[in-house]
Amino acid sequence: MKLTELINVLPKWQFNVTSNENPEITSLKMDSREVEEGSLFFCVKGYTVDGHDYAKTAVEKGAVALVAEHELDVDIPVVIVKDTRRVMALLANFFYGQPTEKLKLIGVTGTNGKTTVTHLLEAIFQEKKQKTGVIGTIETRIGSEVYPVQNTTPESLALQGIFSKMADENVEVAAMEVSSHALDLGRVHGCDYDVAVFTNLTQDHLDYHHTMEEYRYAKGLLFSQLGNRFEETSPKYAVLNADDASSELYAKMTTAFLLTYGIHVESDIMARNIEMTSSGTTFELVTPLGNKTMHVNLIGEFSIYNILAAASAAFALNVDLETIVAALSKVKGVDGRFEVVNGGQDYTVIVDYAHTPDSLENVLKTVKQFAEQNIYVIVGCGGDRDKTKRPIMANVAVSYSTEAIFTSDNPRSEDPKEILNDMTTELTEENFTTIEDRREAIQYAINKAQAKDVIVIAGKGHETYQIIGGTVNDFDDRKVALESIESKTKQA
Ligand SMILES: CC(=O)N[C@H]1[C@@H](OP(=O)(O)OP(=O)(O)OC[C@H]2O[C@@H](n3ccc(=O)[nH]c3=O)[C@H](O)[C@@H]2O)O[C@H](CO)[C@@H](O)[C@@H]1O[C@H](C)C(=O)N[C@@H](C)C(=O)N[C@H](CCC(=O)O)C(=O)O
Ligand SMILES: Nc1ncnc2c1ncn2[C@@H]1O[C@H](COP(=O)(O)OP(=O)(O)OP(=O)(O)O)[C@@H](O)[C@H]1O
Ligand SMILES: N[C@H](CCC[C@H](N)C(=O)O)C(=O)O
Ligand SMILES: [Mg+2]
Repeated sequence: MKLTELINVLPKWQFNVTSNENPEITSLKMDSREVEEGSLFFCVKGYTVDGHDYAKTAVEKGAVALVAEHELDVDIPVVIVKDTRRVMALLANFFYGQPTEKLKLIGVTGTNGKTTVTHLLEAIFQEKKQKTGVIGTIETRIGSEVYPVQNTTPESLALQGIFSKMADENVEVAAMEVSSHALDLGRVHGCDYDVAVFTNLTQDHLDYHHTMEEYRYAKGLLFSQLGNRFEETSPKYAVLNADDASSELYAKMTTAFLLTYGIHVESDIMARNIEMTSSGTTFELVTPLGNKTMHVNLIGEFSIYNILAAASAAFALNVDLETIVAALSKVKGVDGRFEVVNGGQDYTVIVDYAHTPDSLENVLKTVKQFAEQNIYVIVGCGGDRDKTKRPIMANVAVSYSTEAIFTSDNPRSEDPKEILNDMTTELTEENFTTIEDRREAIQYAINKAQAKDVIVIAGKGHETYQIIGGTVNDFDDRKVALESIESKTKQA
């Protein structure tokens, strides 16, 4: 594609080009290390470095044009714009042939439950024998092919590349997690969503968004970008959790049709007569088109919200109730979410991805509901992330457990001792132990556990690494737990 063909997608007054040359653009890049002959390189001002400083390197590596926020001393055309990230997302969408218009796209946002809901949606559409795509925290999936991810919601260039691959491979429905960072940084500009789902909003990421108001607003951008409900061929739907107060704002921020779900507040789609055991939940799924009693293998009220969110999004896309119920009834669970580690022991070990105060509380509440003996929770807080959630998470941990074992999550660039200090200094309860080394913390709890006790290892779920300083070490809570269980059994 020629440079002019690409940039003429933008209104004329939104850019200036420093030369009349019109090179052929064969790829779009935002990282100089990935630039190749024929690339258009986007100079992005980051949080760590300024991409404009890599313009010369990009040229040396074969870039034929640049998009930048100011003039640069180079011999190739520079397209000068106000906001490189925003322009990058719009141009990526055009360069890749507007791929999201070729498939049904469901965006899921909210503090907790995004990964779970996208995986439930995948199960529903696979039950319908449709080819699916999933983009999120654990990985990207196109049909049965799996691709690694760096961010929950990739940067626009990567994202539109994935959608283009999905469209080429005839994916009919894609479900993606849309993080508040992605919305704020314009990673999803240009995506044509058919359905936007809101799970819930509780405290997280205040390091980035500073206040809950800003965080709430960022999530709302998904609903305002959803498009118009009067588009007759493909109406748009905002699926909102009626039990979460933030839904009121999102209802105002969209012109799409609203579909609400909930357990407590009267809503379009509801779960009634919920009966939970330690292994599953039975309830009546109430919809405007009829009701159906269903059983799922998931437990905890939070899981029922995730089921309702997925069922509602599928319902909006005209999936019949039988298919929704059949698919959701078969789901065993999602990798690293309330995952039971079974080494034949007589106590229960659960690995869960709870890394926010609300998710930790939900999981521990659910465990407490069924626990017959002691509850041990092993938890830490990520470094270079919201510091204000640390004491709150620690407080939740001691409140719902017999003993909390505070340890390291991914300390990243922070001193693990300081993180533990932030978690524990204000604690008034004394039922906790601090063991910085995560493996030792897990071993400690497993060695202590007696018959019928429950151990919850929270925060890292599916993660197979631990980031300490700049080093990424192999670490998988499930493997470490299993090793400790087996070694305890051998010693007995
Ligand atoms: C705060 C944030 O979102 N940071 C993202 C951002 O990093 P950054 O601003 O530090 O980038 P930078 O290193 O300063 O680089 C600036 C520019 O220079 C370029 N560069 C850099 C070096 C070089 O040699 N050459 C070069 O061209 C970079 O490619 C980039 O274009 O741009 C990077 C490249 O796309 C992202 O990977 C990175 O995500 C980091 C890893 C991150 O941790 N993000 C988190 C906060 C995040 O986005 N989380 C949400 C999910 C959270 C949730 O829901 O719980 C997510 O969607 O993942
Ligand atoms: N609907 C929910 N409400 C509250 N907590 C939940 C909900 N669903 C899941 N959780 C808890 O949050 C954890 C993370 O769930 P999940 O991975 O689905 O969320 P996420 O929104 O994708 O998280 P992330 O922001 O890290 O991508 C789970 O392990 C569980 O502890
Ligand atoms: N998407 C979240 C994941 C946090 C997972 C936790 N294990 C941590 O490292 O803090 C984040 O990047 O904030
Ligand atoms: Mg996720």
